[in-house]
Amino acid sequence: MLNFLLIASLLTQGVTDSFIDLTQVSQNREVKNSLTRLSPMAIRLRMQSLPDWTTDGERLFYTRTFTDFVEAIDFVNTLVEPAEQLGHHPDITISYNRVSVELTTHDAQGITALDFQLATKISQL
Ligand SMILES: C[C@H](O)[C@H](O)[C@H]1CNC2=NC(N)=NC(=O)C2=N1
Repeated sequence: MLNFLLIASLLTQGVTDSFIDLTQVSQNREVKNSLTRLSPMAIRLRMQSLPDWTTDGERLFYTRTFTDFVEAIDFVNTLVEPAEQLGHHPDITISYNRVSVELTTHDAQGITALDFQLATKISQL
């Protein structure tokens, strides 16, 4: 009886471990997918959900104009939270009351799902 319980617990542990591994694998795959360059077709399709953004195929572009420099800087400060949350950071140009945001995934040398995730969040700010 004791042997049976011992074998049963080892088998259960083995099964549990493999489930944990599978979870890890799918999470790793999710992270990897978010860092995989998107095809031109995928980018074109996704751009339909970002009407206030444009793209040259390598970067996503967004510009917003404010009343003055102070408002422009206030907006730039609101970019910090979504960027830090995603671990993904925009290139930002400030020209008096105009803020230009560019997104690309430097690690993938192109546009990935992460760029679209952050662009969507920025459009909602
Ligand atoms: C280690 C760190 O997560 C990486 O360097 C992140 C940081 N923020 C980033 N931001 C952008 N836009 N592209 C990246 O490849 C990138 N990589």
